[in-house]
Amino acid sequence: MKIGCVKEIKKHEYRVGCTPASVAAYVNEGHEFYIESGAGEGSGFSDQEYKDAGAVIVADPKDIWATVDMMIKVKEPLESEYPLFREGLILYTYLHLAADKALVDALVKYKVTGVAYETLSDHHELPLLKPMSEVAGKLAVQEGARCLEKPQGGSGVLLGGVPGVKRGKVVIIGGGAVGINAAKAAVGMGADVVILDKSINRLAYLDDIFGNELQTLYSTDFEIQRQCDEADLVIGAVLIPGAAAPKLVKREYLKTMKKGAVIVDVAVDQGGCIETTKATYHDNPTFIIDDVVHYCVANMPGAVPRTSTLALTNATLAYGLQIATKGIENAIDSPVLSTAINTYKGHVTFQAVAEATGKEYKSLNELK
Ligand SMILES: NC(=O)C1=CN([C@@H]2O[C@H](COP(=O)(O)OP(=O)(O)OC[C@H]3O[C@@H](n4cnc5c(N)ncnc54)[C@H](O)[C@@H]3O)[C@@H](O)[C@H]2O)C=CC1
Ligand SMILES: CC(=O)C(=O)O
Ligand SMILES: [Mg+2]
Repeated sequence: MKIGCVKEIKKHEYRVGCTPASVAAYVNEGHEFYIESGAGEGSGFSDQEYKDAGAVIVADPKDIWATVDMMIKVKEPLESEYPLFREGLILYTYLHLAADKALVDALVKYKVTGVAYETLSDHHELPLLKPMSEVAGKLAVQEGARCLEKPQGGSGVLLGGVPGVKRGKVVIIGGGAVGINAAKAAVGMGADVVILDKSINRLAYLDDIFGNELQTLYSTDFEIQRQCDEADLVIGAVLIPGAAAPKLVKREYLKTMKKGAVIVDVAVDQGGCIETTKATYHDNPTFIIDDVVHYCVANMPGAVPRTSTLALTNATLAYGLQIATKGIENAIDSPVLSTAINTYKGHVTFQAVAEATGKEYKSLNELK
């Protein structure tokens, strides 16, 4: 198979879809690999390293889009890339389609096979979302702590406190991969930490892991509002795979929150779980509503690209090799790989995406 990787063009996105080690793995299995010159620079990989691994270095990304059977990326394509789509192209990347109707339309129009990292499900886990959720969970506390600083518009609370002065309170909504990593970072800083989830099994697991260092609470509207009232930092970390995030923090809750409190809505890529969320970028990551600082960057791991690219590609390589080796017709028969296919032959093939975007759903079986 011909496989390609282009430089990410989203603002301040420095990750890359493949490392030299992943290129070498594809080439060793007999595939051809094309990579855009400079694609790995932001993550610390030079063209020479890719060349040594067996890639062909290509100056113009358009030539790669026009040539390859499978394109491997990190973030969703942007509008300027839509005209480069072709019928039958396999696009292996984060897509987050529930929040991006224009991209759904383009993938359907050009009959691109959209293989979304974030919905690939293996043994009840989301192995291609997890590594970036681990990064984003830790970053959520790091960025949230910074937003609490007075010059950033925050209340001026230090999360860990000091002897004789109360610690800050961190409220994490959703105790999955983002939530547990946010909890590790917040507990590590010495904050007072509460985590809410709908899954009682998950709450039990978190309680076993953290013991008395973490307060677990069952997630209800009532409890979320009460916890937000007391919070210095709220972290939105819920997910219903493929679907638009439920709006759990209502606009009116902000009125009774502390002045200068901070909300980091990590779930922004699925539309956000805070009613007042709108996506921001690393160069201007925050805005303030009702004296509450909002941080809503949809590509948080892009800020730490060296760590993130390595963690992401560690996870994507094995499934990417399976797609390349089986071919897409066989991949759709795989119970695991099929969970990632959001669009195929001009149709939306993931139910929650169809529901969120008002599109007709067709099962992969109907399209064989
Ligand atoms: N902004 C960014 O840069 C990044 C965003 N993300 C996003 O973060 C979100 C969370 O991802 P993960 O932690 O990997 O998902 P996950 O599936 O591991 O965890 C989600 C948790 O939310 C819980 N949940 C669902 N409904 C809930 C409710 N009403 N109240 C409380 N908890 C509820 C689930 O039980 C689950 O434990 C996703 O939208 C993901 O795409 C992930 C990485 C980077
Ligand atoms: C998961 C995601 O959206 C990201 O890593 O940017
Ligand atoms: Mg207020």
